[in-house]
Amino acid sequence: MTDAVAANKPVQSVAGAQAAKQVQSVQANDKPYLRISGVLKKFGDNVAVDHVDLDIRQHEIFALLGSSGCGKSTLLRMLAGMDSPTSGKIILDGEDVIGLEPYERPVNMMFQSYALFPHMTVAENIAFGLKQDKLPKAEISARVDEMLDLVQMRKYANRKPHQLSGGQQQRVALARSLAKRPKLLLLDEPLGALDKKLRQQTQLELASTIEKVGVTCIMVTHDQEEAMTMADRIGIMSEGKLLQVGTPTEIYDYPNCRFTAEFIGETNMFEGAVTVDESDRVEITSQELGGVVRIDHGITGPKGMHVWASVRPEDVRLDRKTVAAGPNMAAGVVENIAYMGSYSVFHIKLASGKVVKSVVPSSRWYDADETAPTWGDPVFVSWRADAPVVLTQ
Ligand SMILES: Nc1ncnc2c1ncn2[C@@H]1O[C@H](COP(=O)(O)OP(=O)(O)OP(=O)(O)O)[C@@H](O)[C@H]1O
Repeated sequence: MTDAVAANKPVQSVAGAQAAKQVQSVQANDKPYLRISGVLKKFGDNVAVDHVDLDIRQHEIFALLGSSGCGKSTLLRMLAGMDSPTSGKIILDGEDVIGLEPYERPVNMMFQSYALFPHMTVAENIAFGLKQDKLPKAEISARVDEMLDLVQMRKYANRKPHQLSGGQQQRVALARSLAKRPKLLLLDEPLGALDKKLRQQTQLELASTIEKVGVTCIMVTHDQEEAMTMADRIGIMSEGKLLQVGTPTEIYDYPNCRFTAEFIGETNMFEGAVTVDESDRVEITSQELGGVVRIDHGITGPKGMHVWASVRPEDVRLDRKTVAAGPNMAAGVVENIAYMGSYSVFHIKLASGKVVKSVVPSSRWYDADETAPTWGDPVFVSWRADAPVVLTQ
């Protein structure tokens, strides 16, 4: 793993590195298309959305990701005008939309249930909003045709929703949401009604359709794979707060807190205290590891600081032979192995009782002069000094 943060700023404080990793706003020269500032939503005493600031670029696909109840749907509903913020501002393309009714906003929302009208054909469903807006007949017909082509549903134009597969219904719902040419498309768990296999196939198709139209899009999902596959940037929410915003790579490689590190993918977290703070390295002594985590990518933290080092399982190397004693290594015993075909997840129990996960490609043992370890075998785990990310919260 290369450390872009370190490459840009050779030495910085742990807290400073976190700030750099927190790409909360668009670049200075990139005018935000949607600006959400200080948005708070309370239901009685319950804070559902807690002072969220977020800038979205035009044409961007942005995913709000978080576990159930974190406030992502409430934020989406406020953008759609279905809920009003307790305080804060929402500016879309220069216009303050707070106070506008949902139908007055240049915003369209597609729900997980798709909410297609069962008694209407595909074409009638797509035309519905255009008819309500009293567009001329020729214009409606042209837009319906355009949308049918966009989602490749022309030959199903006269079918009713119950005569369509789940994936086809999703495409009609998307076509209906796009027909009015909204400035902002909101997707609430867009693929939640599809089974896992179809979901995976549809993710790229949906993202490419949205990109083709060029509509700015915010989607809500609790499925991290969906967010990583479809979105240009992701916002991680927890308990109403937006914890981190960044590209999928930034979020995965440089989480800014334990919640994000553990929420996105899997990680090994070693709690400890900073014991060495030199210009070229920081060392964290961790009882859980039974040793020292060394980080050599230009981060500095004051001695004694209580921190966590996050090491992704794919960065943890597994060896049967003795590894030279030093930082970033520990001896343990194989407690469990999950064989996944092309790779295996090894669970290694250290002397402290801490279990470390190591993802090992099956090819790892092909050429090696050591065979794959099995349950109960003594092994060594180790990682490079550029692998750990230091977290202060
Ligand atoms: N109309 C409401 N009245 C009172 N509390 C509400 C209302 N809507 C949402 N909440 C509360 O606000 C918090 C955030 O809910 P929200 O639906 O935004 O979460 P979410 O992240 O979308 O969850 P899920 O993934 O389960 O839909 C929750 O604690 C929820 O109970």
